[in-house]
Amino acid sequence: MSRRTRRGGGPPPEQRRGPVTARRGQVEHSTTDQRLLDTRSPASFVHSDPWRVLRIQSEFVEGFGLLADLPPAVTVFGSARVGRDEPEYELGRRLGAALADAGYAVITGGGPGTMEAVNRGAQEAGGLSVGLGIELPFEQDLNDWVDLGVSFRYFFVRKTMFVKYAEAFVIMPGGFGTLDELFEALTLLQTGKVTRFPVVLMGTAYWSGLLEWLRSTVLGSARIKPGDLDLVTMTDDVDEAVRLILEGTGRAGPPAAATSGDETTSEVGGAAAAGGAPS
Ligand SMILES: C/C(=C\CNc1ncnc2c1ncn2[C@@H]1O[C@H](COP(=O)(O)O)[C@@H](O)[C@H]1O)CO
Repeated sequence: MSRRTRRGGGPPPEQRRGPVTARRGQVEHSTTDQRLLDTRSPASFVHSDPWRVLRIQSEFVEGFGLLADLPPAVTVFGSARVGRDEPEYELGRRLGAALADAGYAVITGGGPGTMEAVNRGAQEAGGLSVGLGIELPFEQDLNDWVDLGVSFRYFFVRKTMFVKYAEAFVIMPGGFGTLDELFEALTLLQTGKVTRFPVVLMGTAYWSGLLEWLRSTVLGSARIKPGDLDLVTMTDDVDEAVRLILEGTGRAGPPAAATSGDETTSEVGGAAAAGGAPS
């Protein structure tokens, strides 16, 4: 406490607040805690961008905190609209089980349809079943087969988690959401933002047309380069999908022989990129 003496009186009233010294009229007569706890300010600040930045940060903190200890994982994307009685649901369930059997945790969007099928297959096979949900304008819970789940407000935070905590993607048939996730994965690979990250398309009948259009129109117009089509591999077979991931992430030796003659597998311009997990 400073004790400067004033002409004609004692020292001025003085207050230390951390590194701040306040005197005379600058002295505050309530504590920081009192100002926090004793008052209500207008709530509008929670709808401001600076406050949103804090909420976005907290989503990253929650996500990193929850997922940092995951074992090797594969993210599977696919339609929210597949019914439990559809063959695609069964395919998703078998895929989830096969990935779990191979030792992978399985990450999905935690919603219904294919996401549920894949979580269900992984959970039933004794694997770690993870769901990264998203807040939507309508009510929706994580599906019942998610054993470790977190729900996000922001799509872009959730998308970071899908990539950061997986070492491969499998893309099942789907709509706009699935296509967005597929093309984000391809863009990250194409631009070198992630490296050595297998992307496997399940369902040759569903995806062939898109790949053909990419080859004829997009590559044909030189809007991508030929090697870009090597970033993705297509199959109908869950065991093949798992093998491609194990090989592509360096967890299995290379195949003994080329896969020519396998009607269910089409390597689009080459193999899934070889390597390991993204940093
Ligand atoms: C439309 C319905 C439910 C929506 N619920 C979703 N929950 C979680 N994740 C979702 C949801 N919808 C889309 N996604 C994400 O996109 C992909 C599926 O989108 P698509 O357009 O159905 O292909 C999926 O991988 C999620 O990450 C019906 O009840």
